[in-house]
Amino acid sequence: MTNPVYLALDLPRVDAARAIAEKVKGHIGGIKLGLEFFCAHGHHGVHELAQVGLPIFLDLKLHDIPNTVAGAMQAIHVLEPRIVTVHAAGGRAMMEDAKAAAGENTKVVAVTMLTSLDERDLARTGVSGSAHDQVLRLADLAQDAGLDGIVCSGHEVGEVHRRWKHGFFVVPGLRPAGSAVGDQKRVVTPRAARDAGASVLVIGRPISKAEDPLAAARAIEETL
Ligand SMILES: O=C(O)c1cc(=O)[nH]c(=O)n1[C@@H]1O[C@H](COP(=O)(O)O)[C@@H](O)[C@H]1O
Repeated sequence: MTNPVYLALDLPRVDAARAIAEKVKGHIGGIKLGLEFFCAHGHHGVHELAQVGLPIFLDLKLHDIPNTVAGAMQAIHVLEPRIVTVHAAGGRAMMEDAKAAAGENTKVVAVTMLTSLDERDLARTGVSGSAHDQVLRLADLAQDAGLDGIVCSGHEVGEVHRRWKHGFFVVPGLRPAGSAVGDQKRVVTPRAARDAGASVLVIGRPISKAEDPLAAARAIEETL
């Protein structure tokens, strides 16, 4: 079985990000590069990290009008990302156009409700109801739009998996037992998320900020 862990490298420097990736590469399945890294280093940074030899997940969380998002998807085509994120809140037409513009081997997944939010935060954005209902609603929209899957927390992935049998489910907000939660609010352990049906486990700081990233990656791998 391929390792489901994608290491989130939310770091400002290419050399530091590459050094950590090289160190742990035998114990992860891919590398996730997000907004911080891409805004700082763009295509050049992605090419550098691709040298590590693992699949690249480009987490850009695109959210704009359909024409603009489709253009952005075309612009990153040459990077051949394995996974790309868009926001489900961008709507059905935006997601359809994003998928149509993506490369054949790129999975396009929709972020539903960020794992850094809880129901009080959701209510403040004007959405009433539970996190669970919000995630299921946006998952249905993403499925209707023809996307490959969604991003959600480990609290919802089990239910989404039951409704969308062949979906591709990315789960961040993961914390090994006892590790610092930080800005995440809806967290579970990597093992719980995998057991509930996650296809990809996104893990950042528990590895990247660990005193010994290799030992941290190994310890997580052993729990899976
Ligand atoms: O799309 C994501 O990957 C994502 C969605 C979400 O709801 N929550 C979330 O934390 N993420 C990303 O997952 C990573 C989590 O990092 P850590 O909290 O350091 O493990 C970050 O790179 C976030 O940008």
